[in-house]
Amino acid sequence: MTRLRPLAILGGTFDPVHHGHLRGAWEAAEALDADVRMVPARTPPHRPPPVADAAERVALLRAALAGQARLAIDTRELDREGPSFTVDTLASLRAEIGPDRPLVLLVGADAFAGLASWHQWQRLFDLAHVGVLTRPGSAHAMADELAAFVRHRHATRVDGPAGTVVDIAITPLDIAATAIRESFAAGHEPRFLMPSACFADEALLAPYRALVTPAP
Ligand SMILES: Nc1ncnc2c1ncn2[C@@H]1O[C@H](COP(=O)(O)OP(=O)(O)OP(=O)(O)O)[C@@H](O)[C@H]1O
Ligand SMILES: O=C(O)c1ccc[n+]([C@@H]2O[C@H](COP(=O)([O-])O)[C@@H](O)[C@H]2O)c1
Repeated sequence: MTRLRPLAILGGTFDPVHHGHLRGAWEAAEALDADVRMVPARTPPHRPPPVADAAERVALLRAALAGQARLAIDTRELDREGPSFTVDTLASLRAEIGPDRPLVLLVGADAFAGLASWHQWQRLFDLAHVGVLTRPGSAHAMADELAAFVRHRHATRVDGPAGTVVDIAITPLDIAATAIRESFAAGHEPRFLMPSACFADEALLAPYRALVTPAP
């Protein structure tokens, strides 16, 4: 039987995109032998509004992804009103790719730990596998409900269309968008935490440059 190539997505606020996102997505593509799409959230459900608006975050993402073909960008969440619930994104992707192709939701270990607070979270597993990217930092404790739910779902590789949890060990990069925004706010230059292409056009960085508070 022909192997169906998995489709994996990494959703995020990407405020701004950084090498932790990009390297994670890249290594997942290699580990799963998958096509990977980065899916920027228009209105991320569980956090305050981003510093940059969706168009600005997408422009940075496009600059970051230029010159390579393995990681694509999928803007379907930008067309939806209301909170960007992942279950809606997976349902729309599933409708597009059909019932058989493996679909993988990539999440960092921190995001995975909070999965039981997501909208219709159990349905995520009907629609996709979950690929958990290792992320440095504090231990990420799962709610009991989530731990019980995934106990018998662990797998070492993606098999079938949906339903398992696969750990994907990636190069640990202790990079977070919060720290990058703080760096801009302090008037510093967070170069080499983000792709150089993001620094090639000052207009792309305008929302973050504006974070600097003028001296009194
Ligand atoms: N350095 C990293 N290593 C592994 N996964 C990461 C890393 N940074 C982000 N991720 C994962 O990428 C997804 C999108 O993350 P997000 O856009 O919120 O970035 P972030 O750096 O966590 O942002 P913020 O600091 O603003 O919360 C999440 O699943 C998150 O866990
Ligand atoms: O669907 C949900 O309820 C849900 C709750 C929290 C986060 N998410 C998604 O998880 C991804 C990472 O979120 P964030 O806030 O860490 O950037 C992003 O694609 C969000 O839309 C989704």
